[in-house]
Amino acid sequence: MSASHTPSHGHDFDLFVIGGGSAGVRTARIAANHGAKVGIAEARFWGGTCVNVGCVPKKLMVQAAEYGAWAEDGAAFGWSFGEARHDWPTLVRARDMEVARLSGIYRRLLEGVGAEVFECHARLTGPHEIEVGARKVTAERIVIATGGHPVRPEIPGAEHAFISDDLFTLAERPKRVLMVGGGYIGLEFASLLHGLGSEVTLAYRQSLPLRGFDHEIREAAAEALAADGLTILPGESPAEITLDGETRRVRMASGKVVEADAVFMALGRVPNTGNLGLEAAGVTSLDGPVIRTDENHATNVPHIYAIGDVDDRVNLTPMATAVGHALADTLFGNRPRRASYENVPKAVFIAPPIGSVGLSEEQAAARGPVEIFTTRFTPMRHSITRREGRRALMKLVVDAETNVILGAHMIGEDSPEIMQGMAVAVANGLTKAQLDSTIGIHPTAAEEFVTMRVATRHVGKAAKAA
Ligand SMILES: Cc1cc2nc3c(=O)[nH]c(=O)nc-3n(C[C@H](O)[C@H](O)[C@H](O)COP(=O)(O)OP(=O)(O)OC[C@H]3O[C@@H](n4cnc5c(N)ncnc54)[C@H](O)[C@@H]3O)c2cc1C
Ligand SMILES: NC(=O)c1ccc[n+]([C@@H]2O[C@H](COP(=O)([O-])OP(=O)(O)OC[C@H]3O[C@@H](n4cnc5c(N)ncnc54)[C@H](O)[C@@H]3O)[C@@H](O)[C@H]2O)c1
Repeated sequence: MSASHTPSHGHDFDLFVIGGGSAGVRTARIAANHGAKVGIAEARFWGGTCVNVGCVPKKLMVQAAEYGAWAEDGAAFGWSFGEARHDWPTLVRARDMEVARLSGIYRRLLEGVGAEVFECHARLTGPHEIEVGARKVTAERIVIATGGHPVRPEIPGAEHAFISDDLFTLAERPKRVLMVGGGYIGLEFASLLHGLGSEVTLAYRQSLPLRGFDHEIREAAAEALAADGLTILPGESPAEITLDGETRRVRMASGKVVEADAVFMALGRVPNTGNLGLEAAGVTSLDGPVIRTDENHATNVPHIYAIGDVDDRVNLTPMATAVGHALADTLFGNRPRRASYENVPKAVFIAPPIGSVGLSEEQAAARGPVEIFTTRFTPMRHSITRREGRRALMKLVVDAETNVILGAHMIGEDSPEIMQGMAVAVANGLTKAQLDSTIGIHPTAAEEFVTMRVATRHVGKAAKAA
């Protein structure tokens, strides 16, 4: 259904959305579907980070990297191929075509529901007024969904380093790579470039990567990457980068020097709130560059909302789209609801990948007594291939008093696919007994989640606080 009714209060639009990424496009599309007159501005690329320089091109490159190991492993099963060689330009062409296709779909979806699209930077010039290119428009409600951008460290020579966006414009694969950062991007980019044939060193500040994930999973991730052949440098952060011809020499704070053809900084992202006119609109609910909102996603100006990465809560695409959808239903669909930030499943696409939902062992143990069930095994395929670094770890965190499953974690092949199903169980408060009564699918790794019978250990406070 396209927009049909006259916008209220004499404004040009019922809703104006700034930012055409995961959050903004979903909000605009659903609001327009509900009959609102919607305008949306995108300065750079429809579909935003996820489609253009995030989830999508990254996952295609992760998949590209998997073939090398599979081709090598095939020998153990009797396969022989010619000499393995990866052609970077072929991957780049295929990846960019898919990205362009998806980005085009996003734009057409918006036009299809009757939203007016603006391909330019948008800036607030008043509480209801937005400057879009050469035009000024007004809207009854405004949604800020401007996402974020990668951080650059303030160290000498930082300009010689790449940020995550740059991976998607490289004309050739760098031979020696230094990846700095122990978060999602650092690990994923390190693992995929290694899989495509680069010599990769991964440096991170803490003793383990992936802060916030279950400790045992963090340990297993570092072990898996090292076993796969990456050089891991824990406890390191960069202090200076100098150029020596084409070589980047990175001096770490410890004094250690690493040489590489390409250095990537994967040190987190900052919300895009500069040059947005927040002051002119009266938006002051800021914490540095982060826009703070209430439980309805409203800023201190009640008709101006901020959603997606710009509010820095859970910076994942399915969260951004869920929040945008719920907000559009609430404002224009006569269906008030909120997306839940509880039990959001997560994946880290390294080799082997990580899937996780709910509380880590440490978080759960801080709340009360918990039973921990774990299993570690070599997947059937790798009993044959003998490939190092592919052992799986699966783990359940269970409330010792109620038997409710509080968390499920896995590192191992297919874990993101498996974890989507486990997220249904955890998000809906299922018990361990209900998992146990579910019949497994044999032979799979996933069946381990329904066959772990004996607790590995009991941890946590002896009794919950009343
Ligand atoms: C390398 C990488 C890999 C990722 N992988 C995953 C993954 O596997 N799974 C996952 O769930 N998440 C992943 N993410 C995170 C995910 O991409 C973000 O959480 C998601 O894109 C956030 O959506 P958003 O709409 O808030 O912001 P964005 O998608 O960043 O969209 C914001 C848009 O607003 C535009 N904009 C900004 N300011 C203005 C302005 N003033 N006027 C007009 N337009 C403006 C920007 O150009 C941008 O297109 C990844 C991120 C990165 C960087
Ligand atoms: N698979 C996925 O779902 C996926 C993939 C990529 C990105 N993302 C999203 O994008 C966000 C951004 O990713 P990211 O990896 O850039 O951020 P991140 O917050 O996950 O990790 C940043 C890392 O950089 C470290 N760091 C920061 N400053 C440093 C310094 N000066 N020296 C050394 N280390 C430093 C931090 O300790 C942290 O480990 C993620 O938090 C996530 O929400 C998700």
